[in-house]
Amino acid sequence: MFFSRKGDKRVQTAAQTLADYYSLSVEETSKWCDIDGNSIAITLPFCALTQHGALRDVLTAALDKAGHVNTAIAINQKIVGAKTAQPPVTNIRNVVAVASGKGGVGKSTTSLNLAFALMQEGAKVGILDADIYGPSVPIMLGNPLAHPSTDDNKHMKPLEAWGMVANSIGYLVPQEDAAVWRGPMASRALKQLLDETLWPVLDYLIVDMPPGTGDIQLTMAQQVPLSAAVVVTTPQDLAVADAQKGISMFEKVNVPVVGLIENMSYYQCSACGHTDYLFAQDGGKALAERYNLPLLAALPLDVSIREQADIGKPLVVDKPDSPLAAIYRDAARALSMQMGLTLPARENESYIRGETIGINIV
Ligand SMILES: Nc1ncnc2c1ncn2[C@@H]1O[C@H](COP(=O)(O)OP(=O)(O)OP(=O)(O)O)[C@@H](O)[C@H]1O
Repeated sequence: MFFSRKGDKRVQTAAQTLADYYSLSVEETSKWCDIDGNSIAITLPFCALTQHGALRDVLTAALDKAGHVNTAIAINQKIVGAKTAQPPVTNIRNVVAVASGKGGVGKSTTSLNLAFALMQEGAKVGILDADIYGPSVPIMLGNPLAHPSTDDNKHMKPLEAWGMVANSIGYLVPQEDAAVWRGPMASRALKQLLDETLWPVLDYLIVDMPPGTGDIQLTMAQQVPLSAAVVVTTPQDLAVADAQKGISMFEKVNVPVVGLIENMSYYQCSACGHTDYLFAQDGGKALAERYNLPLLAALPLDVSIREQADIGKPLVVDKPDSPLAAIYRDAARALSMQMGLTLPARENESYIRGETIGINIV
């Protein structure tokens, strides 16, 4: 049992240390701290599992310095669902759209690596591929011939790959069929995939949206209880202009854009180390500054990102210790933090039904 003791000197030291660590106010971080006997209990409102060790060291040093030696520290994280205009989807705390104005900027690759990075940071994550024009998630997950199974002919069990649950239009219909769907059919398909899949309890369901900012994308964004959106762009003027349209589209339907990701930002020659800016420089960064949005990541054009997608095992899964995977995890933590700190939370969790409706992933 925890006793709230905000006046406790150990809590004050912990809150101040967290505030310094994350560049936040003490008012914010003291909400995360509690005390139980001789133990400080910290509950982060975002996922940052890979930082818990470093955070514990910093807290221990600060508490020791303040004379509170041997204070035990428990670090937990609790992701809440953000309020949405539409009712939530059963078992899903946050549906997050990953969108791009322009096609081919690496939206699907980024969606998947970001989803796995969130998972590595301790969140429960699923992926929904809503890209009717080119559903690439099945190939990138290495199970292009799979189909979701059903026990009652009404609900689908999501596929599982590398510990992630997924569903995709690509698992259900041949690509040539879906590609000619008009707006109402496409958005109905997305709604069905969302509502008729037996999702386990998820902190985040990442939705890989179709590229573009037309009626189809607008209707999709309107019909789904999106907590937030992330926009992917390359630095190129053309892509940035389309990304800007994407931001405006989400603004129109009151979905908060919580960050931009600049993909293919630069290319570093593996032989000589020289850096080239094939798609111009800093276009995404400038757009983020213009809209006062966090730039969650600037990812290089790198052959291993493409190769890993092609062999069906995303880079973050296959090479978790690589510097590139670390960039995706930085983006995942920044996204989760931005959502946890800036979006108003839903009042209750009655939509979380747990294992009664399907499988539970750890
Ligand atoms: N950072 C990167 N470095 C190297 N290759 C990349 C990178 N990001 C994506 N790619 C490659 O670029 C191609 C397009 O990527 P992807 O399919 O993710 O783009 P998309 O924006 O989702 O496309 P679409 O508009 O067709 O949905 C793929 O071959 C992918 O492997």
